[in-house]
Amino acid sequence: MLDDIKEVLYDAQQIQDKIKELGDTLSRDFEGRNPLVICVLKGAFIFMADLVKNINIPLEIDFMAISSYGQSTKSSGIVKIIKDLDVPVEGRDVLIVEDIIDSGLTLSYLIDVLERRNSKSVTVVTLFDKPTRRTVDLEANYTGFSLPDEFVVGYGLDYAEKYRNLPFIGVLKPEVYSK
Ligand SMILES: O=P(O)(O)OC[C@H]1O[C@H](OP(=O)(O)OP(=O)(O)O)[C@H](O)[C@@H]1O
Ligand code: HPA
Ligand SMILES: [Mg+2]
Repeated sequence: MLDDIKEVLYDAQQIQDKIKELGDTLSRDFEGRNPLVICVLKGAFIFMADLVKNINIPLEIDFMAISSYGQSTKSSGIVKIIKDLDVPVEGRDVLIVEDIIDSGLTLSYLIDVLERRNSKSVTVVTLFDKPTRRTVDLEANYTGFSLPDEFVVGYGLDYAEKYRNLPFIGVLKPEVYSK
């Protein structure tokens, strides 16, 4: 598995340090609001677990599974809800937890869904961002790291469902997905 990685961009310790910073900021900004923290499955599962351990105010969690990439390194453009939330978002301060924003299609779809369900506010925290890849104009409220325009894997992110368990974020060798 490690042989398929061209370069490590951020190692496990650098990621944990950043998540501690994000957790401190979110703890301050959501004080007294009992946010509903939504993990966008599957990619955000590791970030979600590490992030909520670093937020020290009352909150609730829920999960939504959304997919647009399938077995490809390019978004299909068709965003599908595979699993919906268990609780209503009406009147809630919602915090969406994403692993990465690339084209922005997944997030713009999700924000639209949550706003139509009359959430009180929708805030986005993403660990990784590829700002140069946007096809829809949108920014996260909180971002961990900006990445170059390369397909990355690890720390929850996959290529064809593999590599999610790598503890770092790295660039996949192009020959892995072009063969
Ligand atoms: O900004 P975008 O171009 O929409 O890309 C970002 C989304 O793509 C990935 O999910 P994917 O559809 O691969 O599902 P997964 O989380 O199950 O891997 C990633 O986890 C984000 O949710
Ligand atoms: O670079 C990426 N890697 C894995 N999944 C992704 N989904 C959007 N961009 C990426
Ligand atoms: Mg994926």
